[in-house]
Amino acid sequence: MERRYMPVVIFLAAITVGIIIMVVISVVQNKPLYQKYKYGIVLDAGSSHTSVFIYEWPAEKENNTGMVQQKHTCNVKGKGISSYSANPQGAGASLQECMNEAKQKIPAHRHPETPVYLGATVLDSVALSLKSYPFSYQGARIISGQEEGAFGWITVNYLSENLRKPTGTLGALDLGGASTQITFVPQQKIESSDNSIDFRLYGNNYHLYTHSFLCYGKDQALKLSMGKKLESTLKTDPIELRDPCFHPGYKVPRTVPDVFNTPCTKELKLANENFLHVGLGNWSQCQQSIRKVFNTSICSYSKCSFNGVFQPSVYGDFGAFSAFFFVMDFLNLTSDSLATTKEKLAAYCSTPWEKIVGNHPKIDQKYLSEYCFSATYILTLLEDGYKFTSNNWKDIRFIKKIGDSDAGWTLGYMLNLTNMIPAEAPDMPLMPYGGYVTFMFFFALLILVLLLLVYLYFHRSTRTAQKDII
Ligand SMILES: Nc1ncnc2c1ncn2[C@@H]1O[C@H](COP(=O)(O)OP(=O)(O)O)[C@@H](O)[C@H]1O
Ligand SMILES: [Ca+2]
Repeated sequence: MERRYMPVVIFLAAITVGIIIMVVISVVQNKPLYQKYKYGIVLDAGSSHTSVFIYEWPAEKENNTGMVQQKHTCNVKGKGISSYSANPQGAGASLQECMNEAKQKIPAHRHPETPVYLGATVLDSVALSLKSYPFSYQGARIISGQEEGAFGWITVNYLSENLRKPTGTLGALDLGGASTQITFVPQQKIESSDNSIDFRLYGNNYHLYTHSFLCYGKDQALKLSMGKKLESTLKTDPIELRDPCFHPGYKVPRTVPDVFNTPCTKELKLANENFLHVGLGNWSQCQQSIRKVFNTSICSYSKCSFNGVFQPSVYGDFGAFSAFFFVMDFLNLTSDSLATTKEKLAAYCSTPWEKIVGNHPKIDQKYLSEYCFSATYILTLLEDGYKFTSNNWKDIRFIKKIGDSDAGWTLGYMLNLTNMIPAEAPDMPLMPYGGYVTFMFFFALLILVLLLLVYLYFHRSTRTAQKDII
């Protein structure tokens, strides 16, 4: 090749090298920092259990939706710290095993900056105990039923990454032992201010309906229902409480205080305190008896759920979690139509108790004996209480987790307290890192091809010129 073209070639080579260096630097420069993680701990002191949830998230992405995930959960042995009111010291000690697990799961250098939140019922001794761990204890709060409902809604929508969109959110249905919550974005106007809560998240406004029914968790509802039966039968039949919500052949001695030892039922004084709880296994009579704990005759609004509480028509898809899931999943009723659910439940409830025990030898008989009641209660709460119908029954998804994280109020609670859900949408990078690398690679390749074409053009025109001369 002509010496006179050498400068061009050197120039092209220099540009090529320059471009490659530029691409490599910009790719390396924008590589996300290695995944530094941050952690948070939330204790859910429920009415029947206490759970410790450990959450983790990539440090530099904490403001993006969907990034916080549940890393570990630990159920405190026994009935949970709410049951230690008589022995507060025991409550703190009962957390030891789970809190030590948390120390193992979270890298030691992160301990001092890891917040610990305690939600729901609280005992001072628990606060003392939590302060003794190397984490950053952020205090305990009794969260209101409204907050419990709203944080459950935030959790399921954060995990489903719905909070980036102004519409298409999931309603939240939480069933505990003591209380139950319903939270969703309604189509109609919210007529009572107590039931309205507003959020501005990622630049979207959400106007939520929420209500928490204390005493309508499944354990308290059982006491309400048995209390009503006792009032009407024990005066005439002081020995036996014949209960259609329990299996035929089920026969357990109980005492009247067993049923009335709760603020949810008014005291009932009977001469005879002992009675036999006898199962009949009649599903339709069971449903009739459960309907009696819902008062649907009073309503001073355009529409109500029950007990005079305003509720707009349910709308959209719902995630039903906690005991909604435990019960319906155990009975394999999570994906049936309403009609089929009722048929299956009628058959299950009429199954003799010894057959039920034989089929589930490992299940705690306290839980096992109550599934017929609990499932019938769930059906009555959703259909007669919240007014779900056979048409929108399929819109209810019974869920335990979304991804690796449990559906429940604790994640929403932590996200709120750590301000990890910004009111305005954080700036998103033009493209994800992977797309950026691909773009830079093809950009460099294009430049190289262009340079090659220029070189070949010069080379060819040189050859043509030489031929003309010859
Ligand atoms: N594996 C299970 N099977 C059946 N019921 C369960 C299971 N685990 C928990 N539950 C029940 O689910 C409910 C959980 O409620 P919890 O969150 O402790 O109460 P609350 O939310 O009212 O404080 C309780 O009624 C408990 O008995
Ligand atoms: Ca709960």
